[in-house]
Amino acid sequence: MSADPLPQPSPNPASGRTGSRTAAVIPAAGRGVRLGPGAPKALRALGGTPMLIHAIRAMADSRAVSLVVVVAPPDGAAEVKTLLDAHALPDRTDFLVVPGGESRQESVKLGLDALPPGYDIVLVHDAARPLVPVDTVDAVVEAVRGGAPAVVPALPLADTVKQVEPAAPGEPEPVVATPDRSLLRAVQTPQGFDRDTLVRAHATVTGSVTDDASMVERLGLTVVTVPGHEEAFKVTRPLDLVLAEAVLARRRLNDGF
Ligand SMILES: Nc1ccn([C@@H]2O[C@H](COP(=O)(O)OP(=O)(O)OP(=O)(O)O)[C@@H](O)[C@H]2O)c(=O)n1
Ligand SMILES: C[C@](O)(CO)[C@H](O)COP(=O)(O)O
Repeated sequence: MSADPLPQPSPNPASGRTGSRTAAVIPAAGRGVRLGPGAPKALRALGGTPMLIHAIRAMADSRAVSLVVVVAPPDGAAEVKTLLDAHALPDRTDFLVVPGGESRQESVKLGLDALPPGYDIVLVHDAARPLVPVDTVDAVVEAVRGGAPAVVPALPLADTVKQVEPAAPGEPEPVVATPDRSLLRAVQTPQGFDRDTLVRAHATVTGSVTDDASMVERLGLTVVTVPGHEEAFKVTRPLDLVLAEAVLARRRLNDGF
């Protein structure tokens, strides 16, 4: 459960960032209000295993990731450490557990603060996206290694989107615009960053945001997309958990166990 000894950097002359080392921060401190009553969302079972363990494995499955920082529910760090000890996780990956904060933004910042030196690429991945495929993780890392300061996996939208004017509760909301759907993307995690850029964003950007990449946008830097994946969806509402169970069952069938 320690970050030492740090793995040695492996020079990659083909990339924009040579010798880069990657850590993943997993914010897992949310309650999961939209999922309904129960344990903190990250600790709820998916296929008999806590969602958080799936998310950790998804990061550790990438050979690029050598450290995972788990941001636990504020009073749940000891429970999360016990959970990590109880589940098989790759030996080549180091793990740290830190307590989280009141908002996702605050939790990510606490995870970043705990990162030891020596990691110049940081992935931020929701515990609530337990089924992201390793190819998506690798694509994000590759784009950051290639020199992008911030990278998000993104998918085109299936629905038409309307902008509305807020209305009193129970009143119909007037539609004020229909943005051009071909220019919109739904973004997922892991989002990947040059570490210094993400640290600067968290230190300087004020106001609440819903993802880390938007903080980098506010610094005036360009965020780029790589293709996201349908199975990287976020478990937010009860139906998402039904879908996640079905996806996992199909994977297990295909893998023969
Ligand atoms: N204070 C918080 C709030 C959220 N998260 C994490 O951020 C990710 C995305 O958040 P979301 O899906 O909104 O989770 P919750 O905040 O738990 O959901 P809800 O808003 O329904 O309570 C989750 O992995 C969640 O654990 C966090 O680490 N700290
Ligand atoms: C970071 C995120 O998953 C990207 O889509 C999303 O913005 C988190 O939003 P939430 O409201 O905290 O679930």
